[in-house]
Amino acid sequence: WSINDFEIGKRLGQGKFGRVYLAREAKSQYIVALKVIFKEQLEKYRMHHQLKREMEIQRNLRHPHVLRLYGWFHDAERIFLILEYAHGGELYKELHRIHHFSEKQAATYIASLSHALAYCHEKHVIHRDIKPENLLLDHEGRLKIADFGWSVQSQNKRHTLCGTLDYLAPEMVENKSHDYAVDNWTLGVLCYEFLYGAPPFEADNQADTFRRIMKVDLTFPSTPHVSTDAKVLIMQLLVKDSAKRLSLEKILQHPWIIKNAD
Ligand SMILES: CC(C)CCNC(=O)Cn1cc(-c2ccc3c(-c4nc5ccccc5[nH]4)n[nH]c3c2)cn1
Repeated sequence: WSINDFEIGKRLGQGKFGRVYLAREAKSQYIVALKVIFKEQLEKYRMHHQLKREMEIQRNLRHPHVLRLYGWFHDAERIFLILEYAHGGELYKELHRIHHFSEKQAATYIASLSHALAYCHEKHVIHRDIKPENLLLDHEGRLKIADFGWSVQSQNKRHTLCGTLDYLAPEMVENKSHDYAVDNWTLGVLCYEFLYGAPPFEADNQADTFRRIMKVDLTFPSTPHVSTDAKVLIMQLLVKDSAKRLSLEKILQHPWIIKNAD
């Protein structure tokens, strides 16, 4: 491939290493997201080897809820990643538009994430940074994890996007060694945010968020649209001891998921 094989459309996002554009492969007319990474930026941040490793990992991930990396090419100063285009855009924008998801919608997204994470863990991949900014929707509203490990920030930047602690598990915030169970904690944070419209440990500043995470200072606003089963699942995921968090398999068998997920 070369850049001449593609017609470039609107910009979809941008970040430290480059930008993402809507693009169409000229012969097949196939629509993709084309990510442009500047080599000098990579050198500057010594990210060349990490990018290569990420690309090998990503290329081998094939799952309906993990955004595809179809391939890549480069020229003198840039590396181009040919990524799956998610027609529905950012899940996060949809969440903000309607303030919170229904229990059916939230349970469907949590089930999709659990399936995708179980697949990634089976492939020994944990660093799926699953905060809302990294979640996209396809043309049918199905969830796709796009691991922006490259701090590619979408144009509608979230006020807490850079460096938000909201999604980090206690062991990560304490910078301890962490394992697969961090993703289970994050699922609890996301489930809460899908249902209430804001993450559970949100605070005015990072220090307070840090304190609330470490204390697992969890409160549920009284609202009729969230069932007790949903709160039980969230409480079984937001557990400080990572060994005691509900496993991905158990999430998929949870009464709230069985009842509500499509
Ligand atoms: C190999 C390694 C570096 C990991 C490869 N993964 C990435 O580069 C992660 N990444 C995915 C993207 C990305 C960003 C946006 C989109 C979109 C998309 N569709 C949209 C529809 C409406 C509004 C915005 C949209 N963005 N589709 N696919 C995307 C893919 C940016 N970085």
